[in-house]
Amino acid sequence: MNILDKIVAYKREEVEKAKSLKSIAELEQLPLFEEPSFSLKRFLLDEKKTGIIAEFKRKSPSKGIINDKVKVSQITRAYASNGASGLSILTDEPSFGGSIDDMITARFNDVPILRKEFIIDEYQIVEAKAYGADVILLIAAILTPEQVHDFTLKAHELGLEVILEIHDDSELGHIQQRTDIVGVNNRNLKTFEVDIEQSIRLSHHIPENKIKISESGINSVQDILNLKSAGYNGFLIGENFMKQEDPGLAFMKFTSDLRDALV
Ligand SMILES: O=P(O)(O)OC[C@@H](O)[C@@H](O)c1c[nH]c2ccccc12
Repeated sequence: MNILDKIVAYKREEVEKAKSLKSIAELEQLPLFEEPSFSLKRFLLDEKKTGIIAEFKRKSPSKGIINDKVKVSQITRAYASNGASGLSILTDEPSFGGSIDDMITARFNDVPILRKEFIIDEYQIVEAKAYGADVILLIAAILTPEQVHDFTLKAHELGLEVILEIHDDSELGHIQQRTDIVGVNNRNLKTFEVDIEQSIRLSHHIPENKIKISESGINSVQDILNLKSAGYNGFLIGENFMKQEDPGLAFMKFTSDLRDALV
């Protein structure tokens, strides 16, 4: 079993447990459920923002502990106030050290929040909305095109946007007319191999009318410039900031260098 299979297996158990503790009807009663959403599409296209979706990630299966000393509130505030187009918050606990509480904490920021999770059940989409997300991730590698279709409808019904994550050309068929944003993950979730060229190669095959983001392994301003030339509107970056003692400060320096490079 590869890591993705393992995650999906425990995710099924987690979801069943969550359902038994709180019904969908109860989730729909939570205060954040009624709040309007921020549009990630709009924030990605906003010239005043950086296009960076900055991630809060304590650990990962490929890297182990990245940073377990920092606070979500402090880091997300620094990300948001320095031009992040969005915040990506891991809510998976076993592999990434995240939680739904992290997402609720990040919600005080007025920028779009991506629930970074392995979604395999509609329940998790209702949960995303009820606990403050604006966007969900659907990972093609663990879903059928039919599931992507149904989950996208559900997300839209709740006012959430959808990033469809693909890794290679075998997954292009998962992209649908309703897909808001296509994300190319440069990391193969089964082997952990990272290659930014994956985004460059796939860019020509993604329908022109889609907003495109590149995910994982982005470490430099030059990487962003290359991805922009290939037509990318957004850049999902975690480790490059999180591995620093002060990820907020690292983000600030990075965006200031990016702005200099763009003038
Ligand atoms: O830390 P990085 O290499 O900058 O990557 C961030 C993000 O792309 C990565 O965490 C990610 C992309 N897709 C995922 C799906 C599940 C968990 C994590 C991910």
